[in-house]
Amino acid sequence: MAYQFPALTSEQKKELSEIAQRIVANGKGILAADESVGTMGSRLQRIKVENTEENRRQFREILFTVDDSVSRSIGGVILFRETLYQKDSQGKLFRDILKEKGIVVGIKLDQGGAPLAGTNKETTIQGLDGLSERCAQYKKDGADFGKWRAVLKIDNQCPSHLAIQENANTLARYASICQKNGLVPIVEPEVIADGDHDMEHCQYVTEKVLAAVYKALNDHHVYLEGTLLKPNMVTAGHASTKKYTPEQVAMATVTALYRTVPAAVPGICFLSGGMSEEDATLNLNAINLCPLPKPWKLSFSYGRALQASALAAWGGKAANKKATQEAFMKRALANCQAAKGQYVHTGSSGAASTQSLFTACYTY
Ligand SMILES: O=P(O)(O)OC[C@@]1(O)O[C@H](CO)[C@@H](O)[C@@H]1O
Repeated sequence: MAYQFPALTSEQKKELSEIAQRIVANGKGILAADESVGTMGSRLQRIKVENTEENRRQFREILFTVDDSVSRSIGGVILFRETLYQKDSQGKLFRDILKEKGIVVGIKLDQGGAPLAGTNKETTIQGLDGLSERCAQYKKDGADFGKWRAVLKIDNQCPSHLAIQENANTLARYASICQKNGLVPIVEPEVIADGDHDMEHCQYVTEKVLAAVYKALNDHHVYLEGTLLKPNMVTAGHASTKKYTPEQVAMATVTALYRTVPAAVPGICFLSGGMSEEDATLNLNAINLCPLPKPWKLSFSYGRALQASALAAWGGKAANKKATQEAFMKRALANCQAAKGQYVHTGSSGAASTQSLFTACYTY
């Protein structure tokens, strides 16, 4: 079919692909600091800190004012709306602090799940109404990429054909709206780890989901060079008794990606999905060492697996700033090494880094 109605100009495409490439250059990845107020509440509850706007601000100030060398490991930070407009204690906007470090600012754009009638408690994601206007405003306010998380689960009759198609289509609508407004869309179809299924079943489902997502992105004329994918790694369900090595996880994950994700996509930044910090790093390292063709950058976009040790070190006390920043830097560096297949586990990780961070039915 003739290319009659081009969606983007060549300047728009150039800008989008440059942003996407910058985020994942040289082993860099993404800090997903976009927990909604509710999700941040459960993180703070774990360390017995009250979920107030000021406490959320204080923790994020500590992360974002870390030494400038963090920009060698972190190429982008995803923010929640509240955080995009927050300032440090000197009155400087967080987004300006990040930009001055050379870090690309992103914004969470989805607005949570809604039930899909007639399914086994499956969901779609809301937030398309008014999305173009919000994207335009966020672009003016300094954001250069967006994030939209769709959740699919493995269960009796799940994910259903309807849930796969609906979430793929919604992700594609979101992605095309982002690109029109100059934001690189992070496309996140997460197959959550709830369940006792084995790794092979997760691989089968992940392939089905990703194949549907890339069909929908193509249908919606999304410019793949100006996108990033944020998928789950292929693992067994959290309740499975079967255990797999990082090399096995890596082989299943890269196989699923190789079968479904076009080489035009510049980067794949995994979510951590409740893995411990150390497992998330070891799996990413094995993925980068996997002896299969890997035409994309394979990196990270971790929330829990970049912040758990830092949160534990902070404990809500300003006096712990240094220890908090050290804990965060340690994970950022480890994941940057893993994104290049150069991570060597020293065996000196703190207790928080080996703890499972799994939360059942992780919605927000
Ligand atoms: O799985 P992780 O690495 O902790 O977080 C992945 C993620 O998409 O899920 C969270 C909840 O929406 C977000 O804060 C984050 O961006």
